[in-house]
Amino acid sequence: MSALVDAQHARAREVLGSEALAYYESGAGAELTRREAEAAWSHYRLRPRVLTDVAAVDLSLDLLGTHLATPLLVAPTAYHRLAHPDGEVATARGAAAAGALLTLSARASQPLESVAQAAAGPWWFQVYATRDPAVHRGLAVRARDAGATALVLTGDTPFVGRKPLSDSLGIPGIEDMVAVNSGAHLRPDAATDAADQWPSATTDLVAELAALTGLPVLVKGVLRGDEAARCVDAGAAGIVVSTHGGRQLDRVVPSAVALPEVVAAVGDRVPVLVDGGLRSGLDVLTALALGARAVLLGRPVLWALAAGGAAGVRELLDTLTDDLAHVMALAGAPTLDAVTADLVTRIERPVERPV
Ligand SMILES: Cc1cc2nc3c(=O)[nH]c(=O)nc-3n(C[C@H](O)[C@H](O)[C@H](O)COP(=O)(O)O)c2cc1C
Ligand SMILES: O=C(O)C(=O)c1ccccc1
Repeated sequence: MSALVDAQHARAREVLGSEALAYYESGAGAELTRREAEAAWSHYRLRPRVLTDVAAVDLSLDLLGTHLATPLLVAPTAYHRLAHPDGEVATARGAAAAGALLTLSARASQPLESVAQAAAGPWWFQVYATRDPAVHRGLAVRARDAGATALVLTGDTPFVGRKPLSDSLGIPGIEDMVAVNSGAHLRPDAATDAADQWPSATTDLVAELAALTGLPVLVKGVLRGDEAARCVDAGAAGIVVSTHGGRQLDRVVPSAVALPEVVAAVGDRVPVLVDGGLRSGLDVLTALALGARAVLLGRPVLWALAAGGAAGVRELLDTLTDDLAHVMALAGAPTLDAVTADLVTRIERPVERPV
């Protein structure tokens, strides 16, 4: 874990209320998937090149028509006003200052148009299928009109996963945040709420959202090659390999294990992105070498936001980008195109307690 991520995490633990902290940290079930995510990246080892000109490392890339200065993206996470009073607006400012793309959650705690105004850089909008299709369609069109350049349809959340460590907590202030974009209301009969998750959604929604908005639609939460191919056949313009931070189905394969299979299945057709447990430049380098075109950061951004608002988010993204450039140079890869699969190998038995 990068020292800055550690420090921001420690600061977040100090400043966040215990309920908000538990909500951010928690995973589904026994939290096996949440706990396994980080270590899974360290089961790979690097195979560096020598005597390669790495004086200038270039981290820029084109992703679905958008030019980006760094392959680090902000993952969609709900309710940023639990972390900081300036909420998603601060996250958007911090991401833009670092040249990083923001993915705004469908469950954002501020109106998407306000966040769009603050977002001086590129941003995407994450969509949940809702029981009343007018809700997700309306959000997708509003996001397109406000400047989002792609939609990310989350495919792993027909129902919200049960999180024993946070489900029973009342989170102070959350009532003010839930309805902001969707018009949803916290009601005892939430199962019938128009803006609640719609468990009957299928891959048909991919083409429908693309036709409605004219935007590329990525599918997030894919952990199998054949499922990625099914999404791409249905019109997906990109795939996000993700376990949802271990918050949906517990005991799913770690993103680090699923990524090579998904890249093998669809990597020549669409960009494959990944998130889950990425905490350092080395983790990101490993993900890129395994075929990810870009990576997303979830909890580290929430910790950075809690620790330091927009400046904290900027510092996180700048520091990890700089970290990535450093380890790319030492691995002999001066561009993202040079970060290829031969740079990593998987080891079956990592030394358990290196001395
Ligand atoms: C508090 C929290 C809220 C989240 N909310 C959303 C969400 O609204 N939509 C979504 O697609 N994913 C959501 N996610 C999942 C993230 O997009 C991402 O997949 C995950 O956090 C990545 O793992 P990491 O936290 O280890 O970086 C959420 C994750 C957390 C921790
Ligand atoms: O907490 C989450 O992980 C998440 O994705 C979510 C789903 C519905 C409402 C709020 C957050």
